[in-house]
Amino acid sequence: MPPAAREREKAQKLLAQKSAIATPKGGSKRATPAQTPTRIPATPKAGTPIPRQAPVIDQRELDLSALNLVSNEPAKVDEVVPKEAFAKEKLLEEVRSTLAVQEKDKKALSIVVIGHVDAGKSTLMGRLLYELGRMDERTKTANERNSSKAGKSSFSWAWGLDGTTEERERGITMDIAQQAFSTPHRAITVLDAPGHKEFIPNMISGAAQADCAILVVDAAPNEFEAGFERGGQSREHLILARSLGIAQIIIAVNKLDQVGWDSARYEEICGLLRPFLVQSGYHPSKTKFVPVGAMQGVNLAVREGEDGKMLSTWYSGPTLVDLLDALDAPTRDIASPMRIPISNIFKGQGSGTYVTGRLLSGVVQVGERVRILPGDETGVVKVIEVEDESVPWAAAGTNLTLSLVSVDPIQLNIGSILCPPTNVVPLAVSFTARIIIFNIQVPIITGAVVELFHHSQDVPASISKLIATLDRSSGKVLKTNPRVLAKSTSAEVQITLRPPNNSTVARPIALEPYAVNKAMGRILIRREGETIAAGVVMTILG
Ligand SMILES: Nc1nc2c(ncn2[C@@H]2O[C@H](COP(=O)(O)OP(=O)(O)OP(=O)(O)O)[C@@H](O)[C@H]2O)c(=O)[nH]1
Repeated sequence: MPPAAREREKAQKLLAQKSAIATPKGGSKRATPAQTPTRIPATPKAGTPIPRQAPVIDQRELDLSALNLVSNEPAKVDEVVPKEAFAKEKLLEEVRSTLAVQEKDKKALSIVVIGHVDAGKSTLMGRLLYELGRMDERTKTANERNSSKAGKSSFSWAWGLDGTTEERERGITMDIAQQAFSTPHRAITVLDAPGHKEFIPNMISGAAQADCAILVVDAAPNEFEAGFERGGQSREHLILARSLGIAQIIIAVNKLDQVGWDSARYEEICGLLRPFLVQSGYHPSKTKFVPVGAMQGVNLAVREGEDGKMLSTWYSGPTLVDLLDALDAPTRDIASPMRIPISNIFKGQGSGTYVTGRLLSGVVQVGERVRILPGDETGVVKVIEVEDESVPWAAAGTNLTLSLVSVDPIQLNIGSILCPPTNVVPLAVSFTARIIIFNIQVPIITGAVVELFHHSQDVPASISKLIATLDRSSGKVLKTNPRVLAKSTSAEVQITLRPPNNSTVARPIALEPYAVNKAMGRILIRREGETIAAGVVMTILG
């Protein structure tokens, strides 16, 4: 019998022994807006003792608030070389004052566009780029001409985002495409995620780099339902995005032209999604719905033309751009040490190797030496590019491209973490985590074979120990050493990395406890192509 089938059989047997499972009491706690964002003290000047304080947990993050993460453990702040600390302090002053001016005018944020395959995500983004003046007439005409030549004229807007030959031939997004545009009060980086189930790891990588999400759903008969049923990507993407910390979401109900701009269909879709969104941890005040027609550009920036008129007979609310313009900007954690998970690597035209990623915390500047983890290698930042412009420094929350020199490119891998050599991220092959188990059909038992996702990295792992089941409301231990974890349980577990196929030794990955750095402490667990749990890192065991 194959190991997965054996594991499934064993789990089901154990589950049948009902006494082994402590069922959590009470429903999950709903999100409440946080008043106090986590703040780790700024790096002080040399000689000043570093104040230590317990991290404050952002209760907006409902998915994880159910894990009851408030901890009295002090945040770990590594010692820094005094000279460097001084330079950093000066830089931080400059960063703060520059950001204060920039953000007065336009606040910056990143959005990931998610949803079931063919919902119209790339079309929506391509058309939006055009409406907002970020795609010129020449590019538009070229995309129309070339997509028509290839017999794919309905994808002409999507070609603005789907740039590779394979993506264009197959008519699907495979990797994350990044673009930028501005609304009157927001400077937005947009990450177009693939909708196909096969490319979920890329979708996870995109969502881990974003502050907010747009879920695009297809209003055509049966199409919305296909994305929303069990195994549908609208459903899975919503859960994944929330588990990765995304709390604000816009639901773009697309292709309403296919149903003659029927208000009843729009209301039906909103009505089906609302309870699921709440159940998945999205606060209703952070969830907005908007009817759109991506292909015709209806209700993106304006509501004009015949289709616009039909929509206006029953809808007078905001356009998509109005909603984007009102999104809350994230808090930038610039005072914590620099952390950049690498999401892509390429050879550019200039010298050096180019890496892309999101600066999760801290500040990075040109000329700075960075450590690449795992491994012993360092490199020097030669160029920082943000939205195709070269900048001297970038602050937390920025999606950037770095050119690294003085580094052997072989040492750079997707999923590696860049950090300061003086403040490195711990490496782990084993750690404890608090997790929430999704609506799984096969329960989890000790030794369960899984895939662990951390930013752009996925590695083989196992749930090596079931430490305790937890009450989802209070976080209190319900049962220690449970024999099985059933669906919707909250639990503390030990996760141990397994050796990859071609090796006998597990390779460590760089991650941090959630209490030290939230963005570095989130994990997702998948099994046989299904996401089975999400959680946060508690303790690195080694
Ligand atoms: N009728 C109609 N068709 C649309 C609309 N928006 C998109 N489409 C069509 O839907 C198909 C899929 O569009 P894409 O933009 O590639 O969908 P996607 O969600 O990006 O696809 P993946 O990234 O591969 O999941 C294309 O044929 C589009 O022309 C719309 O508003 N109305």
